[in-house]
Amino acid sequence: MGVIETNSLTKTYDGKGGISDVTLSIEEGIVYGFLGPNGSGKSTFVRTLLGLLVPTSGEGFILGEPIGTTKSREQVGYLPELFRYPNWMTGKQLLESHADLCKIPARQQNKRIQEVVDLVGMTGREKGKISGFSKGMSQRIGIACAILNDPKVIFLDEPTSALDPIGRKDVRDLMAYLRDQGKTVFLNSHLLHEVESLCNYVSIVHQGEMIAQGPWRELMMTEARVEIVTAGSIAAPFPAFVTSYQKGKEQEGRMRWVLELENETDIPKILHYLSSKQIDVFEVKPNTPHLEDVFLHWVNQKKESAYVDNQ
Ligand SMILES: Nc1ncnc2c1ncn2[C@@H]1O[C@H](COP(=O)(O)OP(=O)(O)OP(=O)(O)O)[C@@H](O)[C@H]1O
Repeated sequence: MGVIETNSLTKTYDGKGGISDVTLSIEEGIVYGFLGPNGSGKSTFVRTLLGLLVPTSGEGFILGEPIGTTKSREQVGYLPELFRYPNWMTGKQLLESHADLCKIPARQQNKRIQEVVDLVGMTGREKGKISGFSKGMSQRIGIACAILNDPKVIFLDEPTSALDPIGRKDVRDLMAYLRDQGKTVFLNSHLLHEVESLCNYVSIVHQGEMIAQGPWRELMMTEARVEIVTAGSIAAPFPAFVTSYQKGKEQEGRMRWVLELENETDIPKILHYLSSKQIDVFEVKPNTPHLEDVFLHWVNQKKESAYVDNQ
């Protein structure tokens, strides 16, 4: 059984919104990406898994325990998307109150708090009042609270939304660290590149429906696009597997091309082809598809398969 398992899990609000019919199984020790635009149902799904919302139908398990039970919650950590902490507290006081809630024995609290404060890059600053924290510092202290009880499963809802690029990288490194410690991280995000660098497995959700799930690389292979800079123009046409190409401006004897391929695995074939024509290549840059393109692709796939099923 996976660390997180759901079977047709559904949570709607009086029949509207929310998320419907999600079946998934997540193995231990990975960062699992739950990817979807705003309003697609990501927070609803996480809150249902945590037992903060009662499912409309279906079932779910965390570490083999039915969702909503104390046992299922004992080993999880959670960073909500919109969190507010009391402004009058210091970061350390906030962590102490969480430590009490997690029943961490008093004599172990200082050591554990120091560990998580160091891990989230807040060393020394935890003594300041929350009212003086920037959004990024609040986000970090929120993550510290989520991992304080050393949970096996950690739910992070848009954890980098308030962070600058350096802060985002720190949080990505932290997620990778937790994964390497054998933890399972469930990451809600609407940012393709955030999920891309960390998650081998993802679900894509759209308008309250799971439209695709599987290995990241397979789901992103909606269409491969590659930018190539060659020496001069190319006399012969590209081979047939290049479905379309655009020629850029020639600059200092070099030409930039944008090629569309059916599959990423065609990139080496293009390089073989250019080398066989003795054309020098200066740059090869695979283009990551835009999130909107990926969603559109899978929404259309889903519609097509529904049409085939109905025939
Ligand atoms: N308490 C609620 N009552 C009624 N509808 C709700 C409630 N919470 C969420 N919804 C609706 O359910 C849908 C999914 O919302 P949800 O917040 O789960 O999506 P999300 O993907 O997490 O979006 P975001 O990233 O913007 O938070 C939306 O249409 C939203 O309006």
